Parts: sequence; C-alpha cells; structure tokens
Amino acid sequence: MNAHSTAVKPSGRLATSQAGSGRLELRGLRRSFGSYHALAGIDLTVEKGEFIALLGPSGCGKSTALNCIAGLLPLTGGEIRLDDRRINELQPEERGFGMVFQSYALFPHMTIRKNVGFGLTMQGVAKAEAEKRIDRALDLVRLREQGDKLPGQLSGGQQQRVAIARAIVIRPPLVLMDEPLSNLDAKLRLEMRAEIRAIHDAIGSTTIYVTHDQDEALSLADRIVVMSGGVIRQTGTPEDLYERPNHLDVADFMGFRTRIEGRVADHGVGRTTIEAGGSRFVLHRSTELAQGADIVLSIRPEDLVAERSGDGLRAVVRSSEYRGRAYFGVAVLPGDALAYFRSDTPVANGETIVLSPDPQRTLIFAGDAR
Ligand SMILES: Nc1ncnc2c1ncn2[C@@H]1O[C@H](COP(=O)(O)OP(=O)(O)OP(=O)(O)O)[C@@H](O)[C@H]1O
Repeated sequence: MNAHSTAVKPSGRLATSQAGSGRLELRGLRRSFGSYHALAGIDLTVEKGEFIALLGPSGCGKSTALNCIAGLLPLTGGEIRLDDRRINELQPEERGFGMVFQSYALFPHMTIRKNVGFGLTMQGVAKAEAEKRIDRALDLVRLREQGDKLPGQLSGGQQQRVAIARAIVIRPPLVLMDEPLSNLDAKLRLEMRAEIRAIHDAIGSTTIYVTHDQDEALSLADRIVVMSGGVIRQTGTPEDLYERPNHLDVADFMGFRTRIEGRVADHGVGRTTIEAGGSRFVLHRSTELAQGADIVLSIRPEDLVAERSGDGLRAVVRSSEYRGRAYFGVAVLPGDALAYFRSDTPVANGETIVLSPDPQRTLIFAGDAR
C-alpha cells in the first residue's frame, strides 16, 4: 500500500491525497477532568513513518493522550497539528486516523470483508476500488481466505488482525493503537507484535502505540515516550530508555526495582564512597555530585549481586527463588528498605548477605530528583 496523506479542503474537512504526510505535533496538550489534570502539558513531535510507543503505568494519561489525538476527547488546552495544520476542531472521522483498540470493536453481524470495508463505504470509495483495497489489507494481515466468515468464527488473534486491516485499509496518515494485544495469550502476543511492526513498515504509516508493557515498547518502537502523572518524563530510543533513564519514575518503570536513599560520603576519580541503607561502601566510578549530596540509588535486580562478604550493602534475605541460571530474591536493609537482588548460589531466608551494586549499571540520582 502507498503511504497516504491528508490535506484540509477549504471546507475544513480532511480529504485524502498522495503527498507525503503523517507528521504530528502536540503542543502543550492538556486535558483535565474537573480539577484533575490527566494531561498536564504534553509536547511531542512525531515524524512521518515513525513508530512511537507511549509507555507508562496505569493512570499516567496514555489513553487520554491517544483519545485526544484521535479527536474522541476534546482538549482543555494546547494544540494538535498534522502536517503543519491545526486539527483541534476536526471530528474523529474528519481526521481520518486508523484506530485499533484492546477490544476489537468489530460488527458481529457483518462478514470480515464488510467489517474491513466499512470505513471505505463511509468515505464513498467506489465498489471496485474498495474491493481491491480490502483484498490488499486482508493479504497484509494474512486473512484473505477468511473474508466471508463472521467475527465470531475467528480466534482472538485473527479478530485483532481484522481490526488492524480495518484501520489501515483507509490509508490513514496516522495509526493509533491502544493496548491492542492485551486480550491475547503470551505466545500470540509475541507473534502479533512482530506482525504489527511488519505491517507498519509495509504501509509506511506513522504509528502511535499505547502500552504499559516495557518489552512490547522496547521491541516495537523507534522511539519510546515514557509518561507518568500526565507529563512526559523521557523520550528516546529503546536503548536510551533501557540503559539511561533520566528520572526515577522512568527507572522504576524500566525495571530498576531497588531504590535506596543515601549520600555521597566522599569521591575521587573513578571512585565514589556512598553511605546508603545503613552501609558505607565504594562504587568504582566517578560522580558529578558534590560530597555530602543526598542521592537515590536505582538498581536492577540482575545488577545487585549477593556475596557472602566484601564491600556493599548489608541486608537480610527475606525470600528467594531459582529462576534458571541464578537465584533472585528480596532482602531487607536496616531501616526496612527492600533490595531486589541476584545470587549465583542458593541463599537462606534470614541469612545476612552483602549486596554489591554493579558500578556502571547503578543509577545515581540527586536526592531531589523527584
Ligand atoms: N472520563 C474521565 N473522568 C474522570 N477522570 C478520568 C476520565 N478518564 C480518565 N480519567 C483519569 O485520568 C487519568 C489518566 O487516565 P488514562 O486512561 O489516560 O490512563 P492510562 O495511562 O491509559 O491508564 P491504563 O493503562 O490503566 O488505561 C486516570 O487517573 C483516570 O482516572
């Protein structure tokens, strides 16, 4: 399928055209419900052809952002621009975006072909052209043979593929997906993930994909946008987000489970002495933070290794389990903070261990980072 574009006719309605399009700009996007700010000022530019994942915990405002972009929810502030035209005032159907939701939202009494072709009928596309486009969309989702069935005769994964075909058949400048795989089992999710990216590449559209699953975001997206509390905390490539979270909320969300407050006791080149969790130990790396500065350490379980002795955080094992290759567990630090660790040998509940943070993979945030 060709990448498609839109232009605003003098009447203000969107019409399709073949010129390049799909660049989306969000400027100071706000949406409040009463005094609650679900979106507290979102700025983001999505380039044509990009695959963006909106990632964040439940309630962070992801779906609200998507619904505002789709035109399903009016803004309380800010501006949405598509290819440098303001589209705030356009109705959802005038925006012409393809949408895929967690619930497939298919018409149960219509055949798969009719479901896929529904948007084309609404657009007044001639029958012969519509049939060709339905064939192509069904080919892309590998459902050509199932066209005359009803949705109820298909599996969950197949129904979601129909929903995707329906979204892309109208050749939208932008495809919006809200947790489209949440209703599928683990194996199917993995298969569909690869298919969604392949379809995106094949049609050259711009895609915004909402998820709370970091693996999904890491594997699918060109850029990930992490939200919390109605704002964007960090935007970057999957590698940036995984390796270099720049905010504690992002770190939490990217799997840095252990969070320990402390201070920089001393530092020199390639060496930082830290007091945290009731222990004093050396991390073999430099820091730009001043001596005496309050800090928060943020560490992934695989990078906090249990030893029987040595330099690190002293803690008491609360529980542990074998996960193939290594043991993972939770230990309690003086002051009751929890540390999530890895051990290469079995550890007993109640045993005192020394947790050694990987110096290069431990994040050090200034204590007032929040
Ligand atoms: N119609 C509404 N009326 C009042 N509050 C709302 C409404 N819709 C959303 N909210 C609130 O706005 C916040 C953001 O909701 P939103 O659905 O965007 O979150 P989300 O990040 O998509 O979460 P989830 O992953 O659970 O769907 C939530 O606190 C929610 O309770």
